[in-house]
Amino acid sequence: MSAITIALSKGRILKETLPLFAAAGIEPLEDVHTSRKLIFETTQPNVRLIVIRAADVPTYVEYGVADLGVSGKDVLMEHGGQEMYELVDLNIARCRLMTAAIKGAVMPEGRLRVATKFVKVAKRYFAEQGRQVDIIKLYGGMELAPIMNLADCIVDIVDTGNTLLANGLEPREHMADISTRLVVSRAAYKTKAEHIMPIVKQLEEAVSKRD
Ligand SMILES: Nc1ncnc2c1ncn2[C@@H]1O[C@H](COP(=O)(O)OP(=O)(O)OP(=O)(O)O)[C@@H](O)[C@H]1O
Ligand SMILES: O=P(O)(O)OC[C@H]1O[C@H](OP(=O)(O)OP(=O)(O)O)[C@H](O)[C@@H]1O
Repeated sequence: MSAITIALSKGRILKETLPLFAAAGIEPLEDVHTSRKLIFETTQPNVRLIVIRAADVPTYVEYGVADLGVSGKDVLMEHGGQEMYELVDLNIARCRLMTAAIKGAVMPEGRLRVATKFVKVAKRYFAEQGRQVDIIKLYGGMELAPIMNLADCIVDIVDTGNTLLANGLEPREHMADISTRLVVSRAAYKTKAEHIMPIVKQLEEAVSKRD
């Protein structure tokens, strides 16, 4: 029986997470990229990995089902988890959360139509500024919304800016710097500290060696 369960985000983050975990002495015993499995034993007999959708990681950690999790700051901000702590900035999948609009477009005086998958973050951001908005929930390809006049602007991840440029949009307001974080469930932090802290330390060392 594994003592520690770590939830990893599939996709973009996973590719950068695995080398970091390998440097910290934790390697899955099977190829995570080709396997259809969701649970992986590792080279540390007391550590197992679960590999799930990025947006689901905070849920597993919050409920204490996973002791540790690897999650984008954007996902954590949107989830708003109470039952977990951020321990380490893994400094991978770095990007920015921004508003963007069609190049040169003037925003309306009244209510702003904002398309995003970051509904809670966007609501909070515009409320803090006292701006009236209608949030339109999308699941991807946010850049299309202003082009099709579904929205006046979007809230989305920007890295190189190529996706915005390719669609005739421009970045406007910088909302947050994003990177991937190691989070721990409150329950595990209390009851499994002696198992967790060595892993946290190994990961911290792997991050500082790589940076
Ligand atoms: N262009 C980017 N450059 C750098 N980091 C990014 C970029 N896009 C997203 N990220 C970061 O990587 C995380 C995961 O992104 P990814 O595209 O793999 O998943 P997703 O599309 O949000 O999730 P899913 O595929 O499960 O719907 C994001 O939450 C964000 O923190
Ligand atoms: O500034 P850039 O370097 O162009 O990166 C930004 C793009 O990356 C992300 O999308 P992703 O590629 O993850 O696709 P998705 O829409 O399926 O999430 C994000 O939603 C932007 O569209």
